[in-house]
Amino acid sequence: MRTFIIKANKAHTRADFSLKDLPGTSGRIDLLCRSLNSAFLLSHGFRKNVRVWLNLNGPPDPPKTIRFEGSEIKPKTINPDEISLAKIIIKALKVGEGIKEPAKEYPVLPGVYVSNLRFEDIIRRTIKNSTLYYLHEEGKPIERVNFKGNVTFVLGDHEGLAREDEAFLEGIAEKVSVGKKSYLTSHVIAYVNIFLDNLL
Ligand SMILES: C[S@@+](CC[C@H](N)C(=O)[O-])C[C@H]1O[C@@H](n2cnc3c(N)ncnc32)[C@H](O)[C@@H]1O
Repeated sequence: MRTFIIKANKAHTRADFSLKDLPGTSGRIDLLCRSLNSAFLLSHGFRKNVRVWLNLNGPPDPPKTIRFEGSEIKPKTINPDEISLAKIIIKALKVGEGIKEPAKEYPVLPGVYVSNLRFEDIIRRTIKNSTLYYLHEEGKPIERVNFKGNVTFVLGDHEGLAREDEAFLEGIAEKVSVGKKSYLTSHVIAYVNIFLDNLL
């Protein structure tokens, strides 16, 4: 199982943005849509062994967390285009309005769940049965990592992770790099997927 956790610092937590201008009005939900595309889609195929956690921390009601479970998602739910993916996020945010129990996940669509889980909650749940890696420019080169079993990768958005998130990951996640340059979150996910495919 491959898991990607994306911490989005500014992504809106209510569906109050315009589909006509996602980058300018949503706190960069466009970046999350492209990340879903890279995490799940193959040419004429879908990666069922992938899970994605989107952790949204923008206004007005943070946090909201959306989990995408590849093994449960119905065919044609995840389409390549950003607008169609943004519509799923909007649906999740609508289901997520007024959640009272922070630890409970609410179904949105088959394989898609919304909750008020915090970044730290997602990490704590994940490390019970997966090795955790933090993708960062200054990490260990990915070619030198010995991947085994379930693997999880934490990524930041356009701003990267905050200092306190990095402090939280210290000691529980190994820093891994795909290169010295700073790449787009979605490109890093695509690279990691292809890299892991080639290890098999
Ligand atoms: C656009 S980058 C963030 C850049 C941001 N200015 C920063 O200082 O962190 C988005 C995310 O992609 C991942 N990333 C970008 N370049 C990477 C690299 N060369 N190796 C590993 N991860 C990378 C990191 O998780 C990063 O938080």
